Amino acid sequence: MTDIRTERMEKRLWGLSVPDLAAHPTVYAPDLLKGQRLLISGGGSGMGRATAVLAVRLGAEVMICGRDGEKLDRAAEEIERATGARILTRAMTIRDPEQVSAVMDDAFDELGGLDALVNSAGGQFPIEAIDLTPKGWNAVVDTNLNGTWHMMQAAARRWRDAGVPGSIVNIVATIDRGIPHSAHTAAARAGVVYLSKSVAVEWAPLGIRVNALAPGTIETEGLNNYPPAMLSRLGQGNPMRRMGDTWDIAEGVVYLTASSGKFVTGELLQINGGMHLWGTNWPLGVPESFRGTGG
Ligand SMILES: CCCCCCCCC/C=C/C(=O)SCCNC(=O)CCNC(=O)[C@H](O)C(C)(C)COP(=O)(O)OP(=O)(O)OC[C@H]1O[C@@H](n2cnc3c(N)ncnc32)[C@H](O)[C@@H]1OP(=O)(O)O
Ligand SMILES: NC(=O)C1=CN([C@@H]2O[C@H](COP(=O)(O)OP(=O)(O)OC[C@H]3O[C@@H](n4cnc5c(N)ncnc54)[C@H](OP(=O)(O)O)[C@@H]3O)[C@@H](O)[C@H]2O)C=CC1
Repeated sequence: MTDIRTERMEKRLWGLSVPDLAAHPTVYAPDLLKGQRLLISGGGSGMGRATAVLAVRLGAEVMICGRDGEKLDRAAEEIERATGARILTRAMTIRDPEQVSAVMDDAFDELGGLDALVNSAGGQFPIEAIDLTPKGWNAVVDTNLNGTWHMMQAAARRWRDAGVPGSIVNIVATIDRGIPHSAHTAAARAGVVYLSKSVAVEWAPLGIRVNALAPGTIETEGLNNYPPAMLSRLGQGNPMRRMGDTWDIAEGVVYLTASSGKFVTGELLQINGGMHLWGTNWPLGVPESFRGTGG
């Protein structure tokens, strides 16, 4: 690890800043998303914010939502300063269907319609499954499964009622071999993946595409929710033995929402350095029984 990387880690500064994102090279043509309107949950930080920056750079109009209004406004200001584009913000929780309905009405009204919904809001805490309380379990399932579903259905109903097509991308996690020390989120994300596949079929006649994207370990501010002791292991949990960045995810989201994805629905795009094949983060540390086994 380089000294700069170590220093940033010690300061708990993770991932690409908005100016980094605004200057990052992209494989996409500048006007790819011209005229497209996107709502991005969890857009105040991490992968959601990176997607917002890429989308505005490609000509889209964007609204971001999340619980912390100040964080959203800060992201919007930084994005305007770095790209010149103004984006809309809404503070809300995806766990409350009424707040979801309100943000969706605002997005359709203020953006003049919606072309894509990106669900990047979510999270969990590391815990041994045996210690989970009903409240902790419910909080994670309510956020990641129920909250994502409220957003999906609210968008789809409006697209159906208006007789227009739409696209949904749900950011989940790498679940193929389970997520030890995060069983609650593995269960919720697996739910979102199969929910997405189910409605991809039901909603295809409505012109609505639904895909999921599984990030591996990605360098974002979200990592600050984890104990410092585990952070040095991050990046070792996949065969490429490094973390990904938020641009990897933002470009994946755009692939799925733009015309490049027009024949893709019900898919799970894995952007994880091969983590679905090998590797585990063990966020609470490698248990004694598994030490030295290479997992
Ligand atoms: C992809 C995975 C890779 C796992 C491997 C990880 C490698 C790093 C990869 C990074 C992955 C990321 O997702 S990075 C992004 C991470 N970002 C986040 O997680 C931020 C969002 N998360 C959250 O807001 C919270 O974790 C979440 C529980 C979902 C919502 O919290 P709230 O406070 O709103 O929830 P409430 O309904 O009030 O319930 C709180 C209850 O949850 C439980 N609880 C909350 N925090 C707890 C904790 N640290 N330890 C025990 N229990 C806890 C307690 O029972 C709390 O009750 P009381 O005891 O009564 O209070
Ligand atoms: N970084 C990683 O390595 C991985 C991340 N993931 C998942 O990818 C997604 C994006 O994560 P990442 O960008 O890294 O982390 P961040 O913590 O930066 O992003 C998560 C966003 O979700 C928002 N959010 C959380 N709960 C709610 C809620 N109830 N209602 C509305 N917004 C909410 C947060 O904003 P606010 O606090 O303002 O509400 C935050 O902006 C998350 O679901 C995360 O769990 C999955 C695998 C690995």
